[in-house]
Amino acid sequence: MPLEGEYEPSPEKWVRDQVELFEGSGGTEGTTMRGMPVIILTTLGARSGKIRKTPLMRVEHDGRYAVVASKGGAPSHPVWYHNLVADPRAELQDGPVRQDMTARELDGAERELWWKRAVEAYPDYADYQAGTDRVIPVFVLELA
Ligand SMILES: C[C@H](OP(=O)(O)OC[C@@H](O)[C@@H](O)[C@@H](O)Cn1c2nc(=O)[nH]c(=O)c-2cc2ccc(O)cc21)C(=O)N[C@@H](CCC(=O)N[C@@H](CCC(=O)O)C(=O)O)C(=O)O
Repeated sequence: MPLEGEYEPSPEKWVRDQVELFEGSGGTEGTTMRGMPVIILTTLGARSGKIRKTPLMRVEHDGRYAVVASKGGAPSHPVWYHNLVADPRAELQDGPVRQDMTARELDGAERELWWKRAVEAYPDYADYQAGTDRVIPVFVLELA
């Protein structure tokens, strides 16, 4: 069941522009960053209840996805992390395909497995983690 609410674009122009290009092209443009694949994660704002859309690096394995709350290695989690913690329902758009998903934050061995897959997909994640004491959260997204 798709999430319902009023869409509130990101305050970051480069982010909302990528969402606009990605969705406006039906998932055929704006689907990469520096040549590496990107997905769009839709969450519900934990306070506003608004629809939030967040481009993230694509981490996929056997039809399952992970999303990494790296925020470039910043000392604090991205705000969308708190949205997923408050309400794990999400939508994931990978190219033209949009799926309703449920997010589950990982820890222990399962997180290590998906962290390895994430770094394979986007090596900069390793540098982000090396640069912060914050443990960068990883969620697996499973079909709702
Ligand atoms: C700027 C801020 O964004 P954020 O949710 O902190 O997310 C920061 C970034 O992670 C986000 O911009 C990502 O899209 C950046 N980003 C990646 N960010 C990552 O963390 N990981 C990635 O792999 C990643 C890849 C990526 C690829 C392309 C691209 O264009 C951007 C990419 C934001 O949108 N703030 C809003 C609020 C958003 C929000 O959800 N508010 C909640 C409140 C939640 C609360 O306060 O508890 C609500 O509406 O209720 C605002 O200030 O108005």
